[in-house]
Amino acid sequence: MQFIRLEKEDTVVPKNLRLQENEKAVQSVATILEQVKVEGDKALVALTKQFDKATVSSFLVTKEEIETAYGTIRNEELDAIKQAIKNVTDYHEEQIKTSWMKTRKDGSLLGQKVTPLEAVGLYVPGGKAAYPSSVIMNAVPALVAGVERIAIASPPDPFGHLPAGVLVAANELGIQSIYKVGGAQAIAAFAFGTESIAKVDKITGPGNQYVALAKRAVFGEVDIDMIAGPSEICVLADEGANPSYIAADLLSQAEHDELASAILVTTSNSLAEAVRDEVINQLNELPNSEIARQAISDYGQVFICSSANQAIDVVNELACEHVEIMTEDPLEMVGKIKHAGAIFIGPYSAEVVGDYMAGPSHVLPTNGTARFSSPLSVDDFIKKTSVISYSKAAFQGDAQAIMTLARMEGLEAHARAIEVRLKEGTK
Ligand SMILES: NC(=O)c1ccc[n+]([C@@H]2O[C@H](COP(=O)([O-])OP(=O)(O)OC[C@H]3O[C@@H](n4cnc5c(N)ncnc54)[C@H](O)[C@@H]3O)[C@@H](O)[C@H]2O)c1
Ligand SMILES: N[C@H](CO)Cc1c[nH]c[nH+]1
Ligand SMILES: [Zn+2]
Repeated sequence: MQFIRLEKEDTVVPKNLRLQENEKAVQSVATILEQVKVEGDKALVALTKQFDKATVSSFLVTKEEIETAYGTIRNEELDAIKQAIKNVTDYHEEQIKTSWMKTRKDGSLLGQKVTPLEAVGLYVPGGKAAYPSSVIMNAVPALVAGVERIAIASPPDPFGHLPAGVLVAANELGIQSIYKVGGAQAIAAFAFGTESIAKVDKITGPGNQYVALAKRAVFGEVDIDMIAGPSEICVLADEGANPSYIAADLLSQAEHDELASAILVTTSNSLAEAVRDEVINQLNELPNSEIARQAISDYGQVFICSSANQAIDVVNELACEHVEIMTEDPLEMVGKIKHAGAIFIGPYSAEVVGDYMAGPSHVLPTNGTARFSSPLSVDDFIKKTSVISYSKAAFQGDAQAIMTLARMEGLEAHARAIEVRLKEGTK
């Protein structure tokens, strides 16, 4: 872990993963996208062989595969999936937006029509771990919004299978179009369409740098939710915080990816040292710790600040996906955090609670994009259309001002579209 001591006057230049700096990955993604655009399924077969070491000729998951998944999953796993679906659904139902119409005094009607998107592609990651929870966190907001056609793509294991938990979670949610394809090639298939995977209107969901870069590259061809790349956690803590909780939470995100970042921001030297020691101890006790070890070594950082205000500035500058607050009065800090995907308050709001169970989607902005992006929500799966219905009285009331504005813009045909109706009215 890198220790960074900030003096009173220091301004922060955080070392954080910036996707645009990884030119090699950007190039590789561009090549993959083009290959799928030109060759369709043939490219998907080749790229799945190359990156997932799997021979897959038919990408759609079959009913038999779903049945097999139910045969292998344990009862407590199925129960946990159901419990998460319930909590996440309850939370997202609060976000439902409805169409509205208002009548003005002059008799005109103005409103907004809310329509669910027609077709969405949900990316569920799967290279280094299985992500049944990402099925839930992607699909529930789409279902609550009322999306008609929902498809899932996720990378297969070398035997050409998806994890049982992913298939069961999807089936519990009633999603039938599940494709065994991952990475940038899955994003390309959703964006351009292939013989076996239909083009969608929007792609959502988290993934590694290749997935995040591919989504960014196809934006415009389709909509995307956000840049939800390698996980990030930033813990803001004072000397009273529990170092073993903090170390555990840092490692929980570090284990997602070698490119994940795990950051502590504090004013306390003693806490910083205690957390570092705990991270080392816990890493030594953690099975399969290679990824977390690498992430902590490359992107583990401890900022030791000279004041509480500077600590908050650092947290805001980093604009991390997850911010945990473990200070004496954590609620007081919440208002001061301007940039974060999700904020976790107090010692029992472990970030992992949000990963699986609390209710908000765990699909969150990374790479500093929390400055302008929001968590995945029902809003991502609807669009709004303005509705305008003018009465004759309303039309006559606004006509002169409209013609004036049109002529200010030099747009005579616009002005005449009003004039012709005014003349009609005088006949
Ligand atoms: N921000 C969020 O909301 C959020 C949520 C959950 C997970 N995540 C992140 O999702 C990611 C999951 O990553 P993962 O790797 O386990 O699964 P993944 O499904 O995102 O990526 C696996 C795919 O990456 C592609 N790939 C691997 N190496 C490649 C290479 N050299 N060139 C081109 N493509 C390559 C392969 O096609 C493979 O199928 C992690 O970074 C994790 O932190 C983020
Ligand atoms: N922490 C991840 C978001 O960065 C979500 C997740 C899924 N499973 C476990 N964790
Ligand atoms: Zn996690």
